[in-house]
Amino acid sequence: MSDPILELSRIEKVYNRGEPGEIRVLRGVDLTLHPGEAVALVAPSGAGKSTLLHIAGLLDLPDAGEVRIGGDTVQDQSDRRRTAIRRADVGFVYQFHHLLPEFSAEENIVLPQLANGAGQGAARTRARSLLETVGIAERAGHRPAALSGGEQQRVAFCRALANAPRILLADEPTGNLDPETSDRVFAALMDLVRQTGLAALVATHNMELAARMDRTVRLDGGLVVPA
Ligand SMILES: Nc1ncnc2c1ncn2[C@@H]1O[C@H](COP(=O)(O)OP(=O)(O)OP(=O)(O)O)[C@@H](O)[C@H]1O
Repeated sequence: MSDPILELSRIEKVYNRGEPGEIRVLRGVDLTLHPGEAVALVAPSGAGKSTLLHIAGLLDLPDAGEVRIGGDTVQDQSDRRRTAIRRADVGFVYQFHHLLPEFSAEENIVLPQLANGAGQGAARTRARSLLETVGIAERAGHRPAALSGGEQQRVAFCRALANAPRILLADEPTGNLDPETSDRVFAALMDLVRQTGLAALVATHNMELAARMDRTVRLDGGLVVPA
């Protein structure tokens, strides 16, 4: 098997440390993701799934433990370097798409590429190609408000993948879609995982979707365990 792309080792996170309301959310999480692998993360509400995804995606720092991306330890790097690694290597998809309303679908996918140093022409070409992959190329010029929920979420996936990240972190990405649309969006995600070697960690309450991924882990009591 190829080398891991994401390794979380003994990750701990405490909120309100030392206060009466101290919450020990993560108590030594170990989780490894390999290229081309989709892993479902299931967790009861409040178990710390968002906390874990934020730490894995370098949006937040653990209180203890180690985060490695492509073999490099990242939590000791400067803020600026962590931001650069996040932009290049990590894509996020949320339950609600968070697309920029005043920009078209294509522009929403172009902008993160410009922020990552790409030129206009290359960024537009890639945006169109991604939109084609998920079957909505003809909607490229529409603003989010003119798109259906499923189309918006497919644009959100394209945006997350704009900079060809090696890791995709998704938090209930199909949670607000009807079953048929959810199925289509999820199928597009799995195609990308299979075709590009993307590693995906997908938090979901949907056990049917979880069963279609390579494995499922459960976050419970501050630890990640096989489901
Ligand atoms: N910034 C914060 N300060 C204090 N407590 C926090 C903070 N963020 C999260 N928490 C608490 O940590 C626990 C885990 O929160 P988190 O959002 O990671 O859970 P979750 O599993 O994503 O929940 P849900 O599925 O309901 O979104 C919760 O008890 C939450 O109230």
